[in-house]
Amino acid sequence: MTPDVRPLVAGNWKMNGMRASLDQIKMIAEGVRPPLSDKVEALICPPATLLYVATALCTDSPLAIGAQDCHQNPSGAHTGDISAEMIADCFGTYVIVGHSERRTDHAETDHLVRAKAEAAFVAGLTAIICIGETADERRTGQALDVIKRQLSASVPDGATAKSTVIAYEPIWAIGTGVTPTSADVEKAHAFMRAELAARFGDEGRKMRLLYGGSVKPANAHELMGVANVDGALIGGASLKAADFLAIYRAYEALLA
Ligand SMILES: O=C(CO)COP(=O)(O)O
Repeated sequence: MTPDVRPLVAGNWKMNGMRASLDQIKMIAEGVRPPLSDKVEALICPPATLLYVATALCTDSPLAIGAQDCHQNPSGAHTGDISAEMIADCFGTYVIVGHSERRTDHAETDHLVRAKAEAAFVAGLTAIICIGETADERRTGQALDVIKRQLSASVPDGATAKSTVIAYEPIWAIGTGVTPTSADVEKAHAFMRAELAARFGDEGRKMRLLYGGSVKPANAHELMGVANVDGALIGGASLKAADFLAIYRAYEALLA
């Protein structure tokens, strides 16, 4: 955790979720409430097909809804893409950019990720910019170099603590059930904090740094308790309301 920073527990549903899954969003919306929601923010990023209905389900809940990607342009001939403005028009408030699965599946570069984050800012969205090293990069001792390069090239110069969240997701920990040790997470997050503070000053010191990769109810308390970890980006365990809420509620003990 970082003093005076409101943590964010975010779910990334990836390419999962039919209309029937809206029940899970309803349950999460009901479970996210004061006093915890005053201290810890909760967010679900369903597939774009469910975005508009999902936000309609959350009008009476502090649960935020976001998207998983946006195009770098505001509109135009880009078949299959959605713009940041369209997300905002559906009452989404966040967008994930640069997830490793998009970097791999769609050959997204740091340069493109930065342009997408800039498009998110223009639309008034908060961008969750994802970074993280591969297993090979880690094995060969390059993890911090990769983090440094991705932070410097993917995060726009105009980033602020309000407009930007960084998600550190070591690729080898995504969907594998394997997580780094707390000491490794602490080291990576301390490094990111120093890099961001050097570049953005106070904004960088307050920017939320999420950890992502095999977060589940059983390890949430330990991982969320690490210094400079200001929340989680959760894949698989965010699909079930009970698991997502159990992770969210790990903060009850951490903030007590
Ligand atoms: O990629 C992730 C979130 O963006 C993490 O996925 P898992 O929680 O399923 O490992």
